[in-house]
Amino acid sequence: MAHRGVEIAWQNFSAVRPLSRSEKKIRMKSGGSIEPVTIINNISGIIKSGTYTTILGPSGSGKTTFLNFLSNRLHYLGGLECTGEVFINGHPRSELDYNSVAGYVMQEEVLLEHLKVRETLNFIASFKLPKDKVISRVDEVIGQLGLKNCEYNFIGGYMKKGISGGEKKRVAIAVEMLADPSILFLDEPTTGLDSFNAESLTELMNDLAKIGMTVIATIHQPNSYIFALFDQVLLLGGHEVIYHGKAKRALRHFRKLGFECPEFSNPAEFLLGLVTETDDKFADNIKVFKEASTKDFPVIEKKELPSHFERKPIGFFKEISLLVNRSMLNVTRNKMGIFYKCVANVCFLLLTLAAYYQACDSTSITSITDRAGIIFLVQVYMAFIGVNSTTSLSTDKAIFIREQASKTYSPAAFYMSKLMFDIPFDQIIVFIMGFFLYLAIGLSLEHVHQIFFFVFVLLIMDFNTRGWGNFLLIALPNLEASSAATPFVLIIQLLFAGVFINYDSIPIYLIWLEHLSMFKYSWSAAMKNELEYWDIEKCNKRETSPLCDPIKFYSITIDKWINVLALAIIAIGVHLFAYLSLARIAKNLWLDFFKDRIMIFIMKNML
Ligand SMILES: Nc1ncnc2c1ncn2[C@@H]1O[C@H](COP(=O)(O)OP(=O)(O)OP(=O)(O)O)[C@@H](O)[C@H]1O
Repeated sequence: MAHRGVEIAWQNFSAVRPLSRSEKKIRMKSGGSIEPVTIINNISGIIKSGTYTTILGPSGSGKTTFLNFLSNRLHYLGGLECTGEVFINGHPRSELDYNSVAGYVMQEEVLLEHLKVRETLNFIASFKLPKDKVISRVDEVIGQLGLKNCEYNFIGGYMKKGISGGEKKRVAIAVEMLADPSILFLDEPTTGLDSFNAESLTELMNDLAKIGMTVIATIHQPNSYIFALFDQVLLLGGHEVIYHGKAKRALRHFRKLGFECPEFSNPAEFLLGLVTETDDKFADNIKVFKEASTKDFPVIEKKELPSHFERKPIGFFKEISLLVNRSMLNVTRNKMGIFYKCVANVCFLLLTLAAYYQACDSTSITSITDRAGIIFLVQVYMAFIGVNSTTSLSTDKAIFIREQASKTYSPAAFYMSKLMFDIPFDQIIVFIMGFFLYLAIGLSLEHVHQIFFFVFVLLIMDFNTRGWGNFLLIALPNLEASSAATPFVLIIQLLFAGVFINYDSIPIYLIWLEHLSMFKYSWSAAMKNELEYWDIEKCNKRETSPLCDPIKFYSITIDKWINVLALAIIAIGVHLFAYLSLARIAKNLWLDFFKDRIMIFIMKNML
């Protein structure tokens, strides 16, 4: 493809981390400086097209920060104050749609473990390319990345053995290569790989540079052989660029300054040793290195802007269908996951039957509390199934974030695909379980519609809990945070369902929690349904118990359909919030794109 020859330059890049109030207090107490922490101080430079540049530096020297700045992943620089400009072929970066020119390979590959290598690439290519180009482009990338041997192997992960770590890294690069970027950024691509895979990946990056791409990667502790494969090295130390040039000339440069690399030692370790603060001489040495490194501002020549990848929109419904197909393949192949789900449900079914088989004789007053209890228990169990199923969304969210960087599909299509695939998948289980339990426990069957209503409430419950699960997983930063919040949200709703505390006993200032409790509506609706044909008069003649009027006893006076309506409104509201949280993530990622578009518009039309 044609987009090659991209030169990237940066001017006066600085990154500082302001101190938080508590940090300032601690430092003031210990007599330390309360000035912001400098991570990178005013660096400028240029990387020529068709080169492979490795950013080296000790841990914390700002390699990733610099890479994020160059690759425009500004949301990762959130806690830092950054200044500086980036030029592409001599033009300010804002003049072009940068995401269509550059690809970014994250340190951790986020791929679906039950898809095969070729399928993974096919799906992504199908979002971006016209139908007739998908196969040929995937073939081309598979060839280029040396993935021919494993193209029909599963990606694999915790649940399933799949391709090797090196192959996984190649697939992550292949995913970015599908849009044929002119610049490729890689964050520590060799981390976690054995030396053979790390070396062959470095060779691959050299090959990509040879075909004209500008490849920039941060690397942690390369071995001597890998170092020998480096084309350009940019060494960070003392907040500045200490060396930027041919890797081969690096040792000669430092030798001239009086720092000889000992024989048989790893050059990369020698260079890192020079810029790592270990003794009193460090400050003096760094001063010497800074003076010796070129201070002249690089000449940025204006060249033609690179042509960028034109994504042909495939349409909202096609996006949904591709996303649903992808989820379907990934989920249905997870045989172990499905097996555990089935075992858990069958166990629950059997235990409930053992404890409650035909326990609810619908004519006896003593069964009222049993019925209240079992209906509640079944609904709570279904709620946990719903919330628990959403944990798979945490991987999907990571994939969504990666794919949004290149605007692969719309957030609405993603969320719709989740609703259209995941929910029906669970609802089949809920439907079957609800039906069996109802019959086996012996709940009221005065009229056949009662059983269907009961199951219908369970299905809406499942939709509701899915919404809560999705919302918490998307809105909170990670799985740990959402796993901590989910039980809390469920327990609060359980507490105010009217089962543990009667509605009339809830303090006035907590009434709003009662109105938000999905269990309140689901339980009230199912109880109303259950007691619809309960004869109070007949009971009063037999007994003198307040349970003879269970509706009054449990304060469940609202009509069952109104309860269903309230349940549905909460469900829609929670799903809406979940979607908005997703759109917010995408908007943050797209913000740079729109900002760039506005800048282009202003520059073209007003300046
Ligand atoms: N968004 C951020 N908010 C606050 N501090 C940050 C942020 N990003 C980076 N830093 C800080 O900047 C410094 C440099 O971080 P960076 O990740 O760029 O280093 P690195 O050279 O890539 O390190 P490593 O090799 O260990 O990954 C660190 O002290 C880090 O805590």
